[in-house]
Amino acid sequence: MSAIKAAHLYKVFGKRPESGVRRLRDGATRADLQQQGMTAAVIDATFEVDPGEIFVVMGLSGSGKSTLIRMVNGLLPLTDGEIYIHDKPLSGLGKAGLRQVRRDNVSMVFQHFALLPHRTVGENAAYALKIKGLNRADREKKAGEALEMVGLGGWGGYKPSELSGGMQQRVGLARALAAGTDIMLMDEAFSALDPLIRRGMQDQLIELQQKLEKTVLFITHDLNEAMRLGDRIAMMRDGRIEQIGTAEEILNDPASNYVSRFVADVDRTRVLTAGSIAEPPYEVLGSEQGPLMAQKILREHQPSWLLVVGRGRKPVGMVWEDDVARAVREGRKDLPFSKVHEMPVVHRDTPINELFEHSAKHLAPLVVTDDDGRVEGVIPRVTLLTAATPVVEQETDEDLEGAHA
Ligand SMILES: Nc1ncnc2c1ncn2[C@@H]1O[C@H](COP(=O)(O)OP(=O)(O)OP(=O)(O)O)[C@@H](O)[C@H]1O
Repeated sequence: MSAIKAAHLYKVFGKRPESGVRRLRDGATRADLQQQGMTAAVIDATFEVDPGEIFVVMGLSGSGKSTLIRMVNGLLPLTDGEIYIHDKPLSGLGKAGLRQVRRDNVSMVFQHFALLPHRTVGENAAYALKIKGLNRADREKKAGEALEMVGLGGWGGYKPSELSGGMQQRVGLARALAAGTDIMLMDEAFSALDPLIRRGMQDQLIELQQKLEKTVLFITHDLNEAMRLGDRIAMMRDGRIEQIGTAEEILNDPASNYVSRFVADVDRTRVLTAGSIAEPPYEVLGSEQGPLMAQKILREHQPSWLLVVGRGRKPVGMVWEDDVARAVREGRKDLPFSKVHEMPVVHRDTPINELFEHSAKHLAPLVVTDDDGRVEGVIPRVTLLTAATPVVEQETDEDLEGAHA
């Protein structure tokens, strides 16, 4: 089940929006509609957001992001298509039904905080709970907990104007958290903040999301923010979604020239992860396999070292060609484990720029592991990595087994 699903969404502003949709379906462009006095704000947008995912909609000014998010929370009627919240269509809900969805399922964080200036921080955080009809004690308790979560415990009695911009946006976030909805829509929520504070807010959102497992639909025009926050990113251009994918997919395999030009300036070392540049470990030796097998693999593939894996493909370390040759010469049956050298192990999600530290410390190849600590690949020489390192297809389990045999 998806948390949010949009199917072939259209929003056309103007006199005869339905005819606008028909014309778009027949191949008309945004400019064609413009000539007839209509604006095609969103054109045939389809996407699904999984529960617990941060899904970022990224696009330049006028690309249709705000229109899209306002349709998702039912503030703006669709011209065509459908939106589902937890698989229930929004169309036909009526005003009361939509209000209920906003109360129970979807809360919103705005760019300019939208706080009530004459109410205290605590009252602002509790705002949605009042609408829900909670009594004062429960409201204060929940709002207090939410303020605590965003690092504003103790600020409940102040007025918003007494807080900095960053703190005010934390109040906005606390208000959405206090509402207790599982979906949060965030419209350019950090765009008005200074870069440093903005980064802190991004970190806090990632941390909160991991803890609370909220579904977040986040809108931004800042590609670096999109890449930092998004589990997946939808790239919008002129009302259409050009590509949906992870930051790595968009960087490595842009769907169009537009996307490719757009991502050209991104600092890849911050976005690409160990998993995306790891090479499949052909030269794998099971820790139970002896020197003769090691020699066979070395002869076939001609590497200068072998990765040794133990049970469940957990990394054990590495042996150099010389270690193997010596063991064979000495007629050993087992690989002497004193000769297995330590290898730095990194999780597949480690950003590339952090790998340089590892390699500088160890001067050894890196082993990249998955969530279960199993070997997924190796990065032979990190010091030679460049931002443009191509992606290597990962091997399947069968391939790895094959390498063992
Ligand atoms: N109520 C409206 N009536 C007519 N046109 C509209 C309306 N709202 C938005 N538009 C137009 O729809 C297009 C998409 O606007 P939208 O605000 O969704 O884009 P955006 O990507 O959110 O841009 P920004 O980042 O500047 O807010 C624009 O051309 C805009 O002028």
